[in-house]
Amino acid sequence: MATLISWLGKADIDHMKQDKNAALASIALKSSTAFDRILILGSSWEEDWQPYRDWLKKQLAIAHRPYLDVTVQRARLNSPIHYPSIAKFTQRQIHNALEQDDDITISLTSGTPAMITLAVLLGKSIGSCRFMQSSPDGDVHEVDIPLDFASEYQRSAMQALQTSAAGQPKLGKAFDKLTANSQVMQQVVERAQRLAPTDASVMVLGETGTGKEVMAQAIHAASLRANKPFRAVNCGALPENLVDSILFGHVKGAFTGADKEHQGLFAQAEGGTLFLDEIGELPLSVQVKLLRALQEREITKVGGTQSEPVDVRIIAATHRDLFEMVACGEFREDLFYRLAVGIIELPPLRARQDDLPELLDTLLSEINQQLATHPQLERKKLSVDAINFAKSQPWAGNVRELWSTLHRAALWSGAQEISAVDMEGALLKRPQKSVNSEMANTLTLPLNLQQTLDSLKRTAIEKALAQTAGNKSQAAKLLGASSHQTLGNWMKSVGLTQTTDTE
Ligand SMILES: Nc1ncnc2c1ncn2[C@@H]1O[C@H](COP(=O)(O)OP(=O)(O)OP(=O)(O)O)[C@@H](O)[C@H]1O
Repeated sequence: MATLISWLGKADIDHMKQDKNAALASIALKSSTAFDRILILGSSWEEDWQPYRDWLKKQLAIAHRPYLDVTVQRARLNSPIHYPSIAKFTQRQIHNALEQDDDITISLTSGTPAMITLAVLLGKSIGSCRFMQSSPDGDVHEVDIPLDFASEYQRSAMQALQTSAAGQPKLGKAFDKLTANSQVMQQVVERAQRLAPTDASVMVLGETGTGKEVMAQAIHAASLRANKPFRAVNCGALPENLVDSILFGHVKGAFTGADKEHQGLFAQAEGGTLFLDEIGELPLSVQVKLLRALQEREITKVGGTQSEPVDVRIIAATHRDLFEMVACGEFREDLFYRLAVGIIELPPLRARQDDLPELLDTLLSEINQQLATHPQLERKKLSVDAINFAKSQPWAGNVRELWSTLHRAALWSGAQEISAVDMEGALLKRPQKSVNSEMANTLTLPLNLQQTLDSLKRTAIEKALAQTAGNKSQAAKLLGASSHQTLGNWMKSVGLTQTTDTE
C-alpha cells in the first residue's frame, strides 16, 4: 500500500480555486506511484479543507487514479512555525502511516519551511520514506536526499535510551515485585519485559488476584514512560453515568453539578500509562469513545466541542473471557484488537506451585511489617508443613486469597511458627455447592439416570482437572474425593483416560 503525506498550503487552495493542478495535486496525480491513501495535513484555512478534498478526489477520478482514501488530518499547532508542535504532530502521522503501509511518500512542496524541514528530518530518521516535489510548471520528481542519518539517528536514539534508562528503574528492578520462579511465570515476565519498552497497548488476562495490576505497574516502570504518571482505574467500579467524565474529563456546566472543569484520567496520565482494570465492564457507549481515543489519539471532554491530543499508553486487564464477550456482542471487536496488541496471560496460582515458597516468604515479610506496628504481636515464621499445605490448596482467589489466609493465620496462631493447622484454620470455607433446583429444572423426564449421573460426573472431573492444570490431588480436593487414587477410580468408571501423571 502506498501513502502520500502532504501539508496543505495556501498555494494548493488558491490553485484549487482556479481549478489548476499544482504542488500536492500534481504529485497526487502525476507521480509514477498511484497512491492508495492521501493524507493531507491541515493547520489553517479549515473552511477549505473539505472543498479541497472533494476537488482532489474529483481530479483523481478524472485522471483514472484509483485510491482508497483521501483524508484531512487536523494539526493543532501553536503556530505554523512552531517546531515542537509540528514535530510532535508530524512524527505521530508518519508513525501511524507506517503502521498501515510500508511505502510512504512525503511531499516537500506544500507547507511552511518549518513543516518541510521537520518532514525531511522525521521521514529520513523514522522510516525509509520517499520525498517528492513539484516544480512551478507542474513537473513532479522524486527528491534524493543523500544523507543517511537513519543509522546516525538510531545510534543517538540508542544512546538517549541508555542515558534515560540509567536514570530509570532497571528492567529487572521493575519486575522485582512479581514473584516468578516457576517456568510458566518466567516466560510471562520475559514476554512482558519485551513488550514494556515498545509502547504497544497491552491486555493483561488472568483470574482475580493473579497480579494483573502488579504486572501493569511493572510494565510501566520498565517503559520509557516510567518517569511519567501511572493512573489506574477499575472500570467495574465506575458509576455508569460518570464513566465518560472520569475517563475523558468534562467542561464546566457539562451537566448538573459540573460547576468547574475536570481533567479526566487520560489528561492526568498524559505522557504516561493508564491502567484500565476490568475493561470488560466498560459500557459499549464508552468503548466507542475509548476506541476513538486510541485511534485518533485525541479526546473530547464531556460537553466540550474541541478535541485535545493525548499521549497515553493503555494497559487493560480483565478476568472475564473477552473472546466470548466479543462473540456475544458485549465487547467491541475493533476495540479488543486495538487493545490486545500485546497479550499477557497470568496463570492461576495453582498452575505455578514453584512460586509458592517465595511468594509466601514475600507476603509474610509484608505481614510481619504490619504486625510490627502492634507491640503485642510477634514476627511470624512459616513451617515447612504450612508451605506444603499451601501447595495442596487450589487458591481460587489466587495471590489475594493466599495473602489474606496467611494474614489471618499470622494473627490467630499462638506460636511464633505458623503451622499447617493454623493455615487450614485460617482458610475461608467456601459453601459447598449442591445440585440446585436450577439444574433440576433443566432435567426432562423420562431420562436414563445412570447415564445422566455419569455424564455429570465426567463433566465435573474434566472441569476440576482443567482448573488445576491436571493436578489430580488438587482436583480430588475440589471434588471432595479423599485422594487422587479415588479420583483415578472415578475417572476409570466414566471412561476418562488418565493422561496426566501430576499428583
Ligand atoms: N506474582 C506476584 N508476586 C508478588 N505479589 C503478587 C503477585 N501477584 C499478585 N501479588 C499480590 O497479590 C495481590 C493482588 O494482586 P493484583 O491486585 O495485582 O491482582 P489482580 O489480578 O489485579 O486482581 P483483580 O482481578 O481482583 O483486580 C496484591 O497484593 C499483589 O501485590
